[in-house]
Amino acid sequence: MPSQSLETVVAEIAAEMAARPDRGQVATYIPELGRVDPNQFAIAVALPDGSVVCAGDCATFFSIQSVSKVFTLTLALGLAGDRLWNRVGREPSGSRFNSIVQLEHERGIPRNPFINAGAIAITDLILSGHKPREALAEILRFMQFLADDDSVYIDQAVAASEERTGFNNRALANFMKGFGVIENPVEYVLGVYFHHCAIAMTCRQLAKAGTFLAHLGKNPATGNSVVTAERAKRINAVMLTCGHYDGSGEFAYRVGLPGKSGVGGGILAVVPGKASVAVWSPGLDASGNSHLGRIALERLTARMGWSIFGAPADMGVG
Ligand SMILES: NC(=O)CC[C@H](N)C(=O)O
Repeated sequence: MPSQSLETVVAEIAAEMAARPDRGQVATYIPELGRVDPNQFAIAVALPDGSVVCAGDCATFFSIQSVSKVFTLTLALGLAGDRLWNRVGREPSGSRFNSIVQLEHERGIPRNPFINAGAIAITDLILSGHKPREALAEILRFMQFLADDDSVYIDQAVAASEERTGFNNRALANFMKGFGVIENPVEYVLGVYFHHCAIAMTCRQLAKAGTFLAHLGKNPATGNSVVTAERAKRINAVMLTCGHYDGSGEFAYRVGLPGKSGVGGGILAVVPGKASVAVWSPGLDASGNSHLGRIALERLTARMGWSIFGAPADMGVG
């Protein structure tokens, strides 16, 4: 048993993070994200009874960016089942999130669904047979359903900002199209991709949205069944190995949980059987993962004994 209450631990972590001078660098390659104040921090822990323990800027909406890739993977698995793995691998890339180098050697098949190339291929799958607007509406509805909150929205300014500057993602998508891995028109696929990356949520909503991953595919509070237990296990495995790009090993080493980051500074982490956790701080480390978000999760798992690799709870030492 942890020696302190979760409420105390979460509040102390938020206070420490608010005071730290090292805040990382906000992403500027999407100009709209470059305008976000780096002095923000939030943590939310969603528990199986439906309650959420929050501290910091928990009610502030932020751009979830690549955290959305967990949910598009979930949707695409529902549509295509395990055939999905013919189009996208499930190995860590060891490369930056927007790298193109492996695609040439590997027949245009991205290493995993969480790097940009892989997520673009997944978006193509979701788009099949639909208009971009319909596919996007389905992704947004799914997020609102999981968060149990209709205020989740798409930040059009962020989407437009990335649309104007997304040359790298256009290169990835065109390269895959050349290999026949992308079926739909590249601009349709990217339109949906840029917009699902621009989904805006609060930490409280994001923690709630991840609950099914911590509880065998179901949300115990609402009774909603999202995926099978088997599928939740698989998604968690890919999050653990690939969720932080070339920082995935470091995240597993320090935090010890399946997790997915985004360049908006959000991270969703899963504590199997116990909780779904969202943290947000906009400043990033060299791999494009939230600098203070990762440190906060490291504190949380150490103090609560929540690493999946089994160390017991700290005796109250922060
Ligand atoms: N790592 C991220 O969050 C990247 C997502 C961003 N929309 C991009 O495609 O570059």
